[in-house]
Amino acid sequence: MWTILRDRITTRTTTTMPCSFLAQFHSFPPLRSALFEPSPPPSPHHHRHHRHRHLPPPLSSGFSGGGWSPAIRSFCSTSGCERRAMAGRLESCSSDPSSVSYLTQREAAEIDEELMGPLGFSVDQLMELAGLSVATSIAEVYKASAYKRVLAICGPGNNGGDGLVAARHLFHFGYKPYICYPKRTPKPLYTGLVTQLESLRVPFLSVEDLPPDLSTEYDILLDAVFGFSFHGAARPPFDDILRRLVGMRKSDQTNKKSPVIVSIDIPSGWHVEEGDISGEGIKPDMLVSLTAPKLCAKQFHGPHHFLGGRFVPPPIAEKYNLRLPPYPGASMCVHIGKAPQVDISAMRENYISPEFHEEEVDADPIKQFHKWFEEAVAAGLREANAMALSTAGKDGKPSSRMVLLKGVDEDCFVWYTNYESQKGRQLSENPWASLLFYWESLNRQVRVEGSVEKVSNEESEKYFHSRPHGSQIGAIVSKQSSIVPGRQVLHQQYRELEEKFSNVNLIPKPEHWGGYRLKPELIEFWQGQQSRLHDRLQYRPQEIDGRRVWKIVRLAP
Ligand SMILES: NC(=O)C1=CN([C@@H]2O[C@H](COP(=O)(O)OP(=O)(O)OC[C@H]3O[C@@H](n4cnc5c(N)ncnc54)[C@H](OP(=O)(O)O)[C@@H]3O)[C@@H](O)[C@H]2O)[C@@H](O)CC1
Ligand SMILES: Cc1cc2nc3c(=O)[nH]c(=O)nc-3n(C[C@H](O)[C@H](O)[C@H](O)COP(=O)(O)O)c2cc1C
Ligand SMILES: Cc1ncc(COP(=O)(O)O)c(C=O)c1O
Ligand SMILES: [K+]
Repeated sequence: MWTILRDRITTRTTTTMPCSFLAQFHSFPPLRSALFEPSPPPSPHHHRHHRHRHLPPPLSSGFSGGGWSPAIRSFCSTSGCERRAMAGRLESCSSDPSSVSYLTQREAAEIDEELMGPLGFSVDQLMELAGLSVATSIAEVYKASAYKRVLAICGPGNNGGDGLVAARHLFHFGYKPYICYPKRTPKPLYTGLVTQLESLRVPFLSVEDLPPDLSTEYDILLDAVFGFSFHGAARPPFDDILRRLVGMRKSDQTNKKSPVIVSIDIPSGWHVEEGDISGEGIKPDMLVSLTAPKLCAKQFHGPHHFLGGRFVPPPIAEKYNLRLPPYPGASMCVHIGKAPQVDISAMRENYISPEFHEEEVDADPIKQFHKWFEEAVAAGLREANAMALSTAGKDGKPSSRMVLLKGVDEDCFVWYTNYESQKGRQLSENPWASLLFYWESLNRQVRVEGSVEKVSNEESEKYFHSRPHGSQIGAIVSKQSSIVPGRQVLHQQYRELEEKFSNVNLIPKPEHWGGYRLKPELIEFWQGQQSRLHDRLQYRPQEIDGRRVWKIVRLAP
């Protein structure tokens, strides 16, 4: 079960998700992963609390200070009154629990001090995590294959340090970083970061070395010039660098491909709270806020706002009443803010693959299938055995759904399902089907078409009992494709059966559950190529001297 976070990522000024959110959501994987999180298993009274399910507890809910060291306890012992006073200053402390917190400059600095004081962090640690968050945010949106060359422009403070760390991680992620670090800080932390980058042979460029036109030499400009301690107007040499970044965005309109700008924590030159006061500041494509967004981030309207710095301990979240979205899985970053506008018509990939020739394929398509399947598994594809199954009943109207391939035996493709489902009914009326595999990262597709029959009951029994206990009960509970009045009905039946079978060795397989076997009459192997000139090798069986042999033809893409 999943909980939609949509309600959570709103600002105090109630910036709710746009109506087109769902449409955009479907076409934007990083957002998709960021917006869903598993919710706890259902409780018997779950439905009564459904309103609250969508309201996240503060990160620190339940925090009491118990179990922490005296230093932390004293840090946390701030009175309720003081906390309320702090909360009053905080933009984050909205009565709307579905808001994300924004910090003032002072709060950002205070949190920094507290992390590195009573909470026991060192600046090196926080900088490492901050830089890693920035690098992973970049890698989520701008793939190294298309955005290889990164110029990190690093300022004199910790924001610059974050940039140095991010550049190192980006190097290891397969990017080609360059550094411009004109005002170096002579502290061991920074000299160490420089040495680390030098050991990777990452080039350091002076301001004078920078090419006149940044837009032709780099794919990503990493703005690590100023963070939350910026004040006043930018002084040399950063004033000129920032002007160049602004100018570069303006020349955008001349149709030149320009690099993307990624700002760490604050778009440099922007007022930390007021944002781009003059309207003449840089316009980053991506902002990676650290710890919590600063007030200026409310004015960020670029497509990608990420939050990084997954190190906020409960005492800080509690004290500052921070309301932050949860990070998905083990990720170092989470996409926040509104979904980027996506032009669906412009979405396309150019497939680049080795050529796929008649001479190299196996004469037997089943052997060829095994070869590609093993390569898909070796490439780390998740559920390489997931396939679209298309069927049509006697009305001739096709329908498709995913099922899992469970074996290829005697030249047939096998899957399991409910014989009384929609597909089961259709197959009983019309025993023909097609299967489709798409192995995206390999640019490969396999089509299989043929006649279908049920596998033997013994075979189905054997497979049924190899499945996890829960799936066996699930198969009994689910009258697949029939209408259910609500989820609770399924859970109720599941619990009853769980109880019933608690001391039973073998859960009986329902009569109507079992396998199908498709005997191919056509198998086609497709490999994507540039300019849509794909390879398509199609196998069809032929009778030669009473023998079934496969004939291979190449089809136009
Ligand atoms: N938990 C956290 O909070 C974490 C925070 N982290 C990171 O730390 C960042 C804050 O770092 P920070 O405090 O070192 O400040 P930052 O803005 O990088 O630089 C200040 C330098 O800029 C200078 N300067 C200022 N104004 C200027 C001007 N107009 N023109 C020219 N120079 C100017 C100023 O010089 P000064 O004015 O003092 O002479 C000083 O040398 C934060 O945004 C985040 O990225 C993470 O690493 C870890 C977790
Ligand atoms: C990746 C994936 C694998 C699935 N595998 C199976 C499967 O092996 N058997 C099955 O009955 N349903 C499977 N399903 C669910 C089906 O897609 C479908 O919802 C269900 O079988 C009902 O289809 P029908 O109403 O057309 O019969 C899978 C769904 C997905 C997304
Ligand atoms: C309804 C249903 N049945 C069967 C399966 C196949 O599962 P298993 O691998 O446990 O056989 C799936 C997989 O998603 C499914 O959703
Ligand atoms: K910055």
